[in-house]
Amino acid sequence: MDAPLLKERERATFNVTELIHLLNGSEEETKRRKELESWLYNNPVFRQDDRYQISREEVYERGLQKTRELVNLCRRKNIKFDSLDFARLNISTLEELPFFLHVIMFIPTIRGQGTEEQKRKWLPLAEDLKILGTYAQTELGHGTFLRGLETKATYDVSSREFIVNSPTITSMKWWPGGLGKTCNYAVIAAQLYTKGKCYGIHMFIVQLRSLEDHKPLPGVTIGDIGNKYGFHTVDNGFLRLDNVRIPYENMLMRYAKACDYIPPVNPKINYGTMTSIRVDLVKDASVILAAASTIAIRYSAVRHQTEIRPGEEPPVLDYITQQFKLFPQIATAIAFHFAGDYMHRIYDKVQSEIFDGHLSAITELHGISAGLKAFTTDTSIAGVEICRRACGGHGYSNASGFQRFYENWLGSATYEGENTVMYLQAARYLFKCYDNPKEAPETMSYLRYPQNKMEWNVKSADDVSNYATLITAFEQRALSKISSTAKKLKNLTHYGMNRNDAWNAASVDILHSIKAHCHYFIVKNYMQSLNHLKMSSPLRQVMTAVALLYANYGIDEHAGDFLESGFMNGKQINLVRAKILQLLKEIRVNAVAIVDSFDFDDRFLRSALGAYDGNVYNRLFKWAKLSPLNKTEVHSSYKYLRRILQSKL
Ligand SMILES: CCCCCCCC/C=C\CCCCCCCCCCCCCC(=O)SCCNC(=O)CCNC(=O)[C@H](O)C(C)(C)COP(=O)(O)OP(=O)(O)OC[C@H]1O[C@@H](n2cnc3c(N)ncnc32)[C@H](O)[C@@H]1OP(=O)(O)O
Ligand SMILES: Cc1cc2nc3c(=O)[nH]c(=O)nc-3n(C[C@H](O)[C@H](O)[C@H](O)COP(=O)(O)OP(=O)(O)OC[C@H]3O[C@@H](n4cnc5c(N)ncnc54)[C@H](O)[C@@H]3O)c2cc1C
Repeated sequence: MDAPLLKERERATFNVTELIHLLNGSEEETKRRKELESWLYNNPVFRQDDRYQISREEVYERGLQKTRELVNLCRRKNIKFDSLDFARLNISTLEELPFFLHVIMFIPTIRGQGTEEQKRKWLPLAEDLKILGTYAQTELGHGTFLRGLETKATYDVSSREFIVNSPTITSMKWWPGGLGKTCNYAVIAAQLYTKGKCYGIHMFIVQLRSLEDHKPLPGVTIGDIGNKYGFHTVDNGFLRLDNVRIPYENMLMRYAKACDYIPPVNPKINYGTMTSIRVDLVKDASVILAAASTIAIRYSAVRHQTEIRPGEEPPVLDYITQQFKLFPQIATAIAFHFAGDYMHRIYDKVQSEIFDGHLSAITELHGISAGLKAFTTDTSIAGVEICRRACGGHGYSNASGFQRFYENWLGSATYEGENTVMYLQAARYLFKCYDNPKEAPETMSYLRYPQNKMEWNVKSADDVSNYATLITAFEQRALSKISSTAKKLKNLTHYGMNRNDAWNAASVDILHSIKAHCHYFIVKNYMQSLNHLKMSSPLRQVMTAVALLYANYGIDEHAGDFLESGFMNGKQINLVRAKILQLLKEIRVNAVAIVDSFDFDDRFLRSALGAYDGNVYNRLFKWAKLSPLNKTEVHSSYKYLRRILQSKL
């Protein structure tokens, strides 16, 4: 163990194991997670060391090799795809595997939208991996605007079949994960036409490749869309369907029927699978940010640079600016952890309501999941980049471990609903509740009795240590943004603009409003979660400091908003800033111990900068020696160099 990290750990004021169990849910959950991880990490198939030295084709092939190994493991250990154990294993593989859309979207869509008969037919095939499917919704011409999708499924009464067609270049399916080379089936989102009339988007199960030799079936043109920023293991694909016939029974009909069309009670029930992934992404954002801050904090405790006082080269973690960059990332990771827990609870509740036939709650679930998906992925993407830059030059090396997960995570701002679009969706629900406060759910309870308070009850640094006081600040900021935007919308429509144009004209303010609301929700949920959890008093002291930092940092970051509302004044902002400095000092002593409590295995982080032992420089040198350019003392391309050097061009 490198001395600097040992020293850091010795001065921690709380028990790391207690926080590990708290974040995992219990001691048993921690044990189980570690057991699952060890099965993967002790298996050489899941190696990552040459990840950046092999071609795209090899990366894809490795992805399938890992898939086979993972499936094998699940069979041996009797782990089901819809279990928490599988979700943990999936994360621990460190890479998205080519079949992951099958597990997270294809099977859930059949489960959620199939009739009992359809589930009996398709689920055993899909769960036993006799067929492999993906979720093919997005087209080359449209991803966001689902009503604009062009793929058609036309019912042919005489043969009792649907004829599925994507006649134009823009109607090609484009992006679905695993579609290019891996999957032989897909659920296809298509416009349903029956008896000459269009009834909008519905889901159809379509076979794409032969089950014998994996060749595309007649009428199917299919392939990989080419190299991308990340997700190199995944064959995101294109698909063109030319008069492909599928049986009537292949339309997923739990909520709607074709032929004599019966519509679903709520047409958005067809969008349920997307909502479930948006819910998951909130927790994923926490994991990503926790991993990034682990690397950056450990490295910053080992890295010494320049001087604060002459003759003493301190660890860069002693620089207040470094703390100001990194400690809010720790705080945010924990805030999103609790937000993720909340999202899973509300998702399970709404699912059981849907099961009992009550579909009204999906509107609230859509609103909150769309907003938090956007807020947490946006924030965590920015946070990872802050952590990377906080590692200076070495943060730019692949040895840092950042690139591998950052390149994939960047996509989260776009997939499963582009973030601006998701914010605007969440805002539709927010402004509806503002107009009809009685409809406002618990998460928007402040809209039920909107009270524009005159001034913030803060006179000293102690006042900004009070949870209720801080929550009120975020509530008032949100309320102020929402009410002024609502006024703007009203004015625009009053002076003759139609509602849609007014919405577009006010959309920048709308965006600020929904972000302020999401921020309020995260702060409140964080503090309430801490209040409900049992913990020792040393741990509570640390967790409180981190939560207070999250809230005070948020106020400082958006000081303009808080001042603009008139609720806060400049003196109070200065108290907030003073409090932040005090909290940074308080957290400094425990920073390494807190990231240790995120409990990432070195084999998961794969970072020369962030390994538990802090042996940064030896690991960096080992990494450099593995560079393919170092296989020989003189590289074979010297033939060109020699000619340049000898002026024999
Ligand atoms: C070193 C460290 C190492 C660390 C390593 C870490 C490793 C691992 C760690 C963590 C794990 C990370 C792993 C990441 C895993 C990633 C998995 C990701 C998988 C990616 C898969 C991506 C798949 C896809 O992208 S599928 C395609 C998704 N597409 C979309 O989302 C399309 C977006 N568009 C829409 O959803 C809609 O069309 C709309 C929302 C834009 C709506 O449009 P609209 O309003 O114009 O039209 P509508 O008529 O449709 O709407 C009317 C009405 O309905 C409401 N509505 C809309 N949607 C819904 C809904 N879902 N539910 C309920 N209601 C809905 C809408 O708001 C309208 O309401 P009104 O009341 O206002 O009328
Ligand atoms: C890695 C990755 C994996 C994916 N996997 C799948 C998959 O498995 N299956 C699948 O079906 N799809 C998949 N997709 C597609 C993805 O879901 C879409 O790209 C996403 O929904 C965004 O849609 P778009 O590309 O049409 O963006 P666009 O909507 O074209 O966005 C372009 C710009 O227009 C803006 N914009 C669009 N509409 C509005 C509006 N109403 N108001 C204001 N601004 C607006 C956006 O904010 C954005 O700035 C994947 C994408 C990626 C990157």
